Amino acid sequence: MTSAEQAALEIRDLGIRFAGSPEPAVRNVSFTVGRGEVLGVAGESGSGKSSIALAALGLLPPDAEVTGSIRLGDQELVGLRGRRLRAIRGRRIAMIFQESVSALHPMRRVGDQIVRVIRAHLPGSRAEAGARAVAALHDVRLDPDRVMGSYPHQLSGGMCQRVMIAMALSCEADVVLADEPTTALDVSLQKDILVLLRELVASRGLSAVFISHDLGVLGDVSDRVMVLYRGEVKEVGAVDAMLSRPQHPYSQALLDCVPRLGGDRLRTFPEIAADQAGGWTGGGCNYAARCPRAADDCREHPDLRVVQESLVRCRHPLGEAAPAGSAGRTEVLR
Ligand SMILES: Nc1ncnc2c1ncn2[C@@H]1O[C@H](COP(=O)(O)OP(=O)(O)OP(=O)(O)O)[C@@H](O)[C@H]1O
Repeated sequence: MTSAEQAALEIRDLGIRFAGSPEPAVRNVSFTVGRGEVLGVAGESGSGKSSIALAALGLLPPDAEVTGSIRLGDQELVGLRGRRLRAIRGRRIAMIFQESVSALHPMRRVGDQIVRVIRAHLPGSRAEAGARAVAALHDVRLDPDRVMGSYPHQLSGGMCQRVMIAMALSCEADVVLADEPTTALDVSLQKDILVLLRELVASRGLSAVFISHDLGVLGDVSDRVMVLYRGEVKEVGAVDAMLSRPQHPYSQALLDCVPRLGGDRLRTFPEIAADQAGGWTGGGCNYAARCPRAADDCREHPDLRVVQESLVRCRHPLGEAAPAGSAGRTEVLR
């Protein structure tokens, strides 16, 4: 059985447009996440990563226009509102945000906060919810005797992030969305948290979407990686192929920004003013203005296609010969 047949989360042709915005934040995004699988979603700031997660949770502003389909098992989430949405959010689909300390209530003991979440979603007594909270803290390798009665400010950032994971998973969700879950932590703690999350996903047969601007971070913990640029999927592939043989020039540029052991980042992402980056005309590749391999035919919008092991939206992927007379960044689409 393929992962698509087992998909717990299935997104088809997702489009998101914020009110008053000239271009969609997300367009035609499709992917599935199978049970026990981690999909990493990479892209620089503004590429639409968080918007996809918020759409799945029904947390976009009400005037944002959402088209396409987000299915959790048999349940369609697009258009779901009110009580039916709340029954799913937190219960079947859980979210771990970046700012764990601020996401916790500063004036309530941690144990009380976990118990409240459990009681909001699951039947049972307060004592049963308490026992479930203790088990959830054990699962994230925290000492419940110490943590249950503590206030968030008495815990370190890494412990707060583990509390958030315990809380998110305490209601036995099928799908977990983690948006830059380690960005606020020291580098040394980041890997521990991600490895823990990865283990919990595998041992519980969950489906997970990990969001990060850092392809290196995702490479350590994902099965597959999807690269987004300005709301559009540029490449999807198995993690090994993405890291060692990226096909889209933008995937390569993201990889070049990954810090290497014992060295600095190879380079930072080239800053290009929005007006230079080529407005979305609906016509050509929206990365062409930044792309070193851009050629005349990039004026036509590329479809996703299979190149070697990955699905790539590019007319001149790195695994194929460079186009004759590439214009380099700015000449195309101007
Ligand atoms: N509530 C909103 N109203 C209007 N525009 C928004 C809103 N939220 C996001 N956007 C716009 O949608 C686009 C995608 O934003 P999004 O936050 O999804 O990107 P991201 O890749 O998650 O970025 P970051 O890594 O900075 O969180 C951006 O152009 C952003 O400005």
